[in-house]
Amino acid sequence: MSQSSGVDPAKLAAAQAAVALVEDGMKLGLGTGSTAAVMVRELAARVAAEGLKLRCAATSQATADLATSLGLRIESLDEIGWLDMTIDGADEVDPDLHLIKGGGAAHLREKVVAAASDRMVVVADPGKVVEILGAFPLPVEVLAFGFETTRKLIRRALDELELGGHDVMQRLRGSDPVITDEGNLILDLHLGCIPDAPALARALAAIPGVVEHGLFLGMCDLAIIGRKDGSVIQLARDADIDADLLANEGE
Ligand SMILES: O=C(CO)[C@H](O)[C@H](O)COP(=O)(O)O
Repeated sequence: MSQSSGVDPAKLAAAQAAVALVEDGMKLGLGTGSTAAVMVRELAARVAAEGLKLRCAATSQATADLATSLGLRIESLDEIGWLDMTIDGADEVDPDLHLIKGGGAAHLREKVVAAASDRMVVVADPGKVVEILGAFPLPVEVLAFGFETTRKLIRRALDELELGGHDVMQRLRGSDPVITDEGNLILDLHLGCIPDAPALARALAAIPGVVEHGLFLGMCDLAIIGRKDGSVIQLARDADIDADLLANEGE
């Protein structure tokens, strides 16, 4: 049975539109986060109702646990090999469908899974649509080994890109460090605005202690933006973004 009461209607609308793209026999990547969780529930409801035969890989342990609890069988990415489509959430989506991801500390596995997919579909609400990336702190997964050295190297890279002076904060849950599914730590880069995302992505990727950053550039093929009234807007790469969406429709 489909979810309804208590579920954010914008997330539900986006999730339902994304799940409508799923076809019998598909190999799917399942994203992480609250919107992706709504999608997983919708997917499980469709599988139960229609008996779809799917093969699914999860982008986090949390998603694997949720999917399994709903009766979906999760396999490893390597068992499946290549995916037809990954459906995931995002923290920010810009007009070129470049993304910031990693608010749930899962962007490493999310990027590996999206990169192994023919198509990446993002499900989000209008609050995620931005003109320029960076208001959401950029998550960077780093090794615990040499953590402070890596933080210094990140600060140096930011200085070189004229993004210096911003907070580079370790993500904590309470007073404990957040540890990712891969056993690493997270630094959140509070940049406010990222004028040149490809340059920042290159600079971060060149730092040895950086495992993966949350900039997803040129990976998303379709963003499905749900609205509170249950309607959706589908944004394909290179399509214009509605000015109303950028104003977040007062949401
Ligand atoms: O990147 C992610 C997890 O690492 C999530 O997809 C992102 O944080 C969006 O989550 P939500 O749908 O809860 O806002």
